[in-house]
Amino acid sequence: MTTLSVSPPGTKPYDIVAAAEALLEDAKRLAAAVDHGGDNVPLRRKLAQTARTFAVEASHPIDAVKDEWVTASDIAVWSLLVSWKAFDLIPLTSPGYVTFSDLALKLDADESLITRLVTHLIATSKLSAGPVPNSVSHSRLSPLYISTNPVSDLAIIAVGNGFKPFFQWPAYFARYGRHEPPGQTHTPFSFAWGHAELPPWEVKALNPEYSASFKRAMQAKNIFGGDIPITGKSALYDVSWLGSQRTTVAKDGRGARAKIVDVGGGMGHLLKELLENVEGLTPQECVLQDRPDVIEAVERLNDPRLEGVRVMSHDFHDPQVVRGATVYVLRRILLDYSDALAVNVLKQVADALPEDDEEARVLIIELKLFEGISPPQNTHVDLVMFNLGGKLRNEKMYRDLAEKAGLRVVKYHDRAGDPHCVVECAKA
Ligand SMILES: C[S@@+](CC[C@H](N)C(=O)[O-])C[C@H]1O[C@@H](n2cnc3c(N)ncnc32)[C@H](O)[C@@H]1O
Repeated sequence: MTTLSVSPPGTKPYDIVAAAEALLEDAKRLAAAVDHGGDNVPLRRKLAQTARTFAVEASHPIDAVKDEWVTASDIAVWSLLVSWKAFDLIPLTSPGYVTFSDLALKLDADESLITRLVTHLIATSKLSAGPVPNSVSHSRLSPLYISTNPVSDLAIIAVGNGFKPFFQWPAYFARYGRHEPPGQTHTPFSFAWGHAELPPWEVKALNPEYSASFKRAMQAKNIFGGDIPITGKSALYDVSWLGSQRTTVAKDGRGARAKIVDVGGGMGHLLKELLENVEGLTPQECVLQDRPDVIEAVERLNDPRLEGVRVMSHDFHDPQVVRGATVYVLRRILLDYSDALAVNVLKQVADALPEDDEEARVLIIELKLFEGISPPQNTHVDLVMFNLGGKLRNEKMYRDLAEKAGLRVVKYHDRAGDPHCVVECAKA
């Protein structure tokens, strides 16, 4: 085995030749898949991850550290050009390029400035050199930064929720001490955006363009990440059992008792999935709750797939108004909040669970914090959530929250490699 560097005591040395051979093997498999007109996305991801580790291990340490400085300027340039919609100005079809001077003209910017910015992105392969001198074409990646591509909104949010606060961390901690934000205000996000006294969504509301990007990014996330399913084989926890539950009349005598309340349910994606897939579940037994502006948007949209669902404004920090439902769902809610606030949100649904139904559940459906050595993408999301005053959590952290809220964890559902978890809770 050939190792290029001294490994810390107790760790396995990195075998650079074995890694290169594995890389070559995988590269051949990928090339074969592409040659046959196909693709293999998991293999691409594995290959890229191996290559990233390989690049760090093969680098001289100082070069590995310096490479990150290049990433910083790369982000600075593409985020600026996305905000100027500059990627929209590079033709995708004939002639397939734009000269630096034309681009500068269209952007009302100095040609010398545009040359410096674009040249950097060509150097980092984000853009390609055009066919004539001083021109630029799209690369394999850059169409994703065009404003009509939902990935560009995700990129804007990655900067606004992530990098902008990250670079303010020293000032933030100097001001507030070395603590996690305990509440919804005075978060690194609000601090970096100049309104420390406001919660993140109010800061977003003050920045309508960013807010619109955020909404589109959330929709894109659903498309790319796929909604976290709660029915069928791919679900970590299948809620379909609700369909065979007996329909009962609500205590106030008005209509059917709710079988499921989707708390902070957004545009109703989860309930639509349920109503499409769960035989025996009727819209009248489903409740969708969210903030007034979201509920207004749901009502305006008038989606026939939600017809009959009880749709209501409700603040999930306040006592739950729909009492005695069989299931309360909190999907992608708690990650936005500190422990104290998350416990309070949980308490509201815990208190509303029926006393006389052993099967009644609170379901927390979330991205999880991986145990042990996590993929860096996972710890990255956790740090972005830190900026917003929230966090990712692992099993132990959820058990602590549930206990404090008067709930008992019936089962923590997860599986290797799945980024999500479902915490199935009942009244303690
Ligand atoms: C990340 S989205 C998740 C939406 C949905 N649960 C899903 O999984 O698709 C968070 C949702 O919580 C809603 N929300 C935020 N604060 C709220 C509050 N105080 N009361 C009720 N809903 C709230 C937001 O409007 C948004 O729809």
